[in-house]
Amino acid sequence: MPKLTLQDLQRLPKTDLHVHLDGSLRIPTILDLAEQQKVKLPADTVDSLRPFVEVGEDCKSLVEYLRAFDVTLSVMQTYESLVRTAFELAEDAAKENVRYMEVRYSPILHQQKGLTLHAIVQAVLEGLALAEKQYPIKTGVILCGMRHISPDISLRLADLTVAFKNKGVVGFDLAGAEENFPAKRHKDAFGRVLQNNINCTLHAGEAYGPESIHQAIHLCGAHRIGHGVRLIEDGDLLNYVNDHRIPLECCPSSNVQTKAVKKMADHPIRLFYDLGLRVTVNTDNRMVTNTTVSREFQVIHEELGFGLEEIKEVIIMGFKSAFLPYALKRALLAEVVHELKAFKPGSLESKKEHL
Ligand SMILES: O=c1[nH]cnc2c1ncn2[C@@H]1O[C@H](CO)[C@@H](O)[C@H]1O
Ligand SMILES: [Zn+2]
Repeated sequence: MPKLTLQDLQRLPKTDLHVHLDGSLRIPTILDLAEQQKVKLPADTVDSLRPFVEVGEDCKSLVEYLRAFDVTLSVMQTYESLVRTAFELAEDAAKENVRYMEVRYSPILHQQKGLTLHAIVQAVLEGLALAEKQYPIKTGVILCGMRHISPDISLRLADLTVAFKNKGVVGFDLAGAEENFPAKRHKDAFGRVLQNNINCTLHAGEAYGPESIHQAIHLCGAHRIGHGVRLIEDGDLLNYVNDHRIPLECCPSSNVQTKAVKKMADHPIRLFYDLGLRVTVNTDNRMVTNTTVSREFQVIHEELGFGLEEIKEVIIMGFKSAFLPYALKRALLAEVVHELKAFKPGSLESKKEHL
């Protein structure tokens, strides 16, 4: 199998369908925002702050992984900070040729200084729109209910999703600690979203077994599944997910860090792909996991043996899985398929030499 470089993977057009705004900041921006807002951080230089906001391989669980968000959320309570972090995330993604990105976050976590839920959504949409003007990237927003927060709040967030339908918000999610916090508690929120003809995805099968994926699909109506690694434990449900073409938002490095899988070689994305499931590759949290979409493709290339043609197919499945209206999706897909056909690995430098 010819070896692809990180530069090759950066040049490919890509999606990121599963990326949390509050886990995907630039570390210098956290320091800057903290200084402006007089917020006290656990450390005050990039290097000393890093261990608090990047988890690394020795992280033991999802719950430990989620601690990094206390730091990021402390500086994401103002309108301006939300505009800026959304803009920077889209800018960073665009620079590695992510063409379509769905950014998720939970507005309820950004109200510590009294912002309204509407303003919290507006700010992120404003930041993303600014980036769309400057870069060839298209974006959408997914609002997250949180498993450990009350179902009433999820319902309010579902209403917020409805209010911003066709205005930039494209879906609803359920995030946070999975074990002991079943999705079925939040089924009214999903009912509200579904009855308004809005897409939903749920984090499931990451820190709990396939029962959690079963609930997400059959009780909450999930159109996609976040992670879903533990689908491997239930062949019957796996066949259902495959037959219904329910996309899995795989985030390989994050899954090793939260111990959803023990090591990369064990990641089921290889088996899922071989069985024909619709798999997509995503970052989850660019900063907390210290990754990019290109880097995630490099990992599955080097450690799970995905070759160029397979990577192209996974990229296409990413575009196919987008929460976009069908006509727009078809147009974007046609453009990308054309580019993928013409794509040749090899750095731009070596190409120039051959001219
Ligand atoms: O991999 C994950 N699994 C579950 N929840 C997560 C993950 N990454 C981030 N969050 C949670 O989602 C919230 C909204 O963005 C974050 O604040 C974090 O608590
Ligand atoms: Zn996630």
